[in-house]
Amino acid sequence: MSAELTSDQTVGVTPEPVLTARNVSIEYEVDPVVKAVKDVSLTLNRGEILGLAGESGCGKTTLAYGLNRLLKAPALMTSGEIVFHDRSGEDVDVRALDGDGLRAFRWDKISMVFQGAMNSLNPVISIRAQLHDVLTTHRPGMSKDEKEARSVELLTLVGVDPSRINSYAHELSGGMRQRVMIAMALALEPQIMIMDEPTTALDVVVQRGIIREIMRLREQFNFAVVFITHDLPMLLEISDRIAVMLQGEIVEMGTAQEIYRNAQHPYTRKLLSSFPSLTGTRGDFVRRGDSTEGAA
Ligand SMILES: Nc1ncnc2c1ncn2[C@@H]1O[C@H](COP(=O)(O)OP(=O)(O)OP(=O)(O)O)[C@@H](O)[C@H]1O
Repeated sequence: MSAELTSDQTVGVTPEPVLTARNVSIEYEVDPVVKAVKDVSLTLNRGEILGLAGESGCGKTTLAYGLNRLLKAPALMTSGEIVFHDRSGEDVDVRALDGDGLRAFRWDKISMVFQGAMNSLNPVISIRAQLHDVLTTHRPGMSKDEKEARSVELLTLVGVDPSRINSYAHELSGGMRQRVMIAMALALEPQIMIMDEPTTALDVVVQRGIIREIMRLREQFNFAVVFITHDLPMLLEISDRIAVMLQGEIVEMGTAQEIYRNAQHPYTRKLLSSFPSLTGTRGDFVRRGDSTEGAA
C-alpha cells in the first residue's frame, strides 16, 4: 500500500513540489532479501517540514538515503521514480544522475544531516578547514576571503560563535558539533535538507535549541525538510505534514493536526498512545508550553 498526499498546508498558498517520489521500492540484496522500502510515494513541497515517523527498522533511513541517492550495496532501489523540481524550473530525474551531476546534486540541491553526524567531523582538521573544504569542492570560483566570510556567516547562522572557527571537533560540545554539521549542510543553500535523527544524541535542552534554530533557518531560507525521528511529540510540534512508516510502507500521511486529532491507521494510533504526554490528562502538545530555553 502506498499513500500520497499533496494537500495545502498554508491557507492561501498553493504548495509547489520540490521533490516527488513515486512507487519507490528498496531492497537489501542479502539472503534472505530485506524489502526495506515498499512502493512508497510522496511529494515534498517547497519550504515544508515533512516528518517521517515509525519504529526502529521500519525503513526511514533507507528511504532518506534513496531520496538522496546515497544507497550503497547491498541496498538497491528496485523500482520507482524520484524527480527533483529545481528552483530554476528544471525537473531532474534523480535516479539517472551520475558522476559530476550526482555530486552537484548532493549538497548543492539536497543535503543531509546524518544520525550521529556530529561524530563525523574530521578530528584532525579545524572547523575552518572543513567549512572551506565544502566551498572549495562545490564553489571552486570562490576566493579564500570569500570562503572565510561565508564560513563565519554560516557559523553565525547556526548559533556558533565565529571565534570557534579555529577549533577542532574535540574542543566543541556535542550540540556545537551538530550545529557545525548543520552549517555545512546549509553551506550551498540547498532546497531540501534531510535530517535523520539530528538531535537524538543530545540532551533535551540542547535539542530544543537546535530545533528552534532549524525552524528559524527554514523560515529564512525556505528549504524543505524531511525530518526523521522516533520522537512523535516533536514531529507533531514542528512538522507541516507527517508520514507514518510501518514495515517499509507509508501507512498514513496527513497534516500534523490530522495525525494528532484524527489518525486513521491503527498503527498511528498505537504510536500516539505510546507517548502518554500526548494522550494523558494534559491532553495537548505538552512541549508547546515548555519555555525551556536551549543553549548548546
Ligand atoms: N546493510 C543492511 N543489510 C541488510 N539489511 C539492512 C541493512 N541496513 C538496514 N537493513 C534493514 O532494512 C530495514 C530498514 O532499516 P532502516 O535503517 O532504514 O530503518 P529505520 O526506520 O531508519 O531504523 P532506525 O530508526 O533504527 O534507524 C531494517 O529491517 C534493517 O534491518
